Amino acid sequence: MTDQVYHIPVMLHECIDGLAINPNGIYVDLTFGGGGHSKEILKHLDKGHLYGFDQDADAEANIPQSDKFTFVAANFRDLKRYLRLYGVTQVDGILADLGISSHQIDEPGRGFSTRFDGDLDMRMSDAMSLTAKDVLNTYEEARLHKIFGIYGEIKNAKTLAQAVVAQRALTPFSTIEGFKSLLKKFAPRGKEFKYFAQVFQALRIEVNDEMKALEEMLLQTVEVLKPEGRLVIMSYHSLEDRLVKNFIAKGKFQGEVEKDFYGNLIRPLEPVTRKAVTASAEELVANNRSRSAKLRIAKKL
Ligand SMILES: C[S@@+](CC[C@H](N)C(=O)[O-])C[C@H]1O[C@@H](n2cnc3c(N)ncnc32)[C@H](O)[C@@H]1O
Repeated sequence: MTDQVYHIPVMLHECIDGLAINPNGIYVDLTFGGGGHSKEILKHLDKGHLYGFDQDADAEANIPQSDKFTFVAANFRDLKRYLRLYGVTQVDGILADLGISSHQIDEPGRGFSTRFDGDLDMRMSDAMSLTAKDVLNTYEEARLHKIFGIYGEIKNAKTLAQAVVAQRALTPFSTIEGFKSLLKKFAPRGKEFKYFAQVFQALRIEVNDEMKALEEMLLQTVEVLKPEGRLVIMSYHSLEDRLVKNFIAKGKFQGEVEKDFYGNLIRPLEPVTRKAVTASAEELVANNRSRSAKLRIAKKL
């Protein structure tokens, strides 16, 4: 492990305010990471309890010494199942700070960063088997096109997908440097770093099945939140934010909000803030990672 700071929590106070913590309530931090948000939640608890989920074993190094805290080494897509294991059926608030931690990016061996050479891995958990290398070496061209275009939002996704398929027929991909030498040919001049980051983001989302896990998790949050319970979700990608926004507005990901016989809206959540909250000017200066963060806060009806 590198000796850098594990992760600086983004919009810490905005998230805590959003949770409107009841000192005796039960809370869930679905993305424990460096524990920045969790440690702040714990300061607000009296008889309450906090469950912190993370699928990455590295996060366990940050577990606080507190009898008010339980670490859950699991994917948040299994939220309900794990809470049930601890005898919890209803909670007062849920926080999720999506994506990867600075620690994960800064660890060369994990394969998330374009700054280091190493294996094209990108798994957030050892329990997963699919790696970025597998995606590049085995996925059909059309699927790669979709992943680069939708998850990476890159403009020449089709050309890149074609090039990946042609290149791997000669030599299968194995290292970050090897893949980057192909990417260099397609990156807009002067914007190489941004292009690499977008392609890597796309692969990371696919490897960790992030969109599906987010959908499954959101659907379970409304089953476990008490009425008036808070849902606080921070995302760093427009696709994720759209999913969260739609879910808060309609209780589903597509289509219109359902209505009852009398035309009243049937939805499980109500937004607490009309628009997504973004980082303050001070935080943007202090922590570059906060620049793309969008925080959405909702209340269970
Ligand atoms: C942005 S970091 C959270 C940082 C944390 N809020 C802090 O203050 O240190 C995201 C963390 O969530 C974890 N994570 C991402 N997706 C997950 C999932 N589906 N299930 C469980 N943990 C997940 C990652 O392993 C990572 O440690």
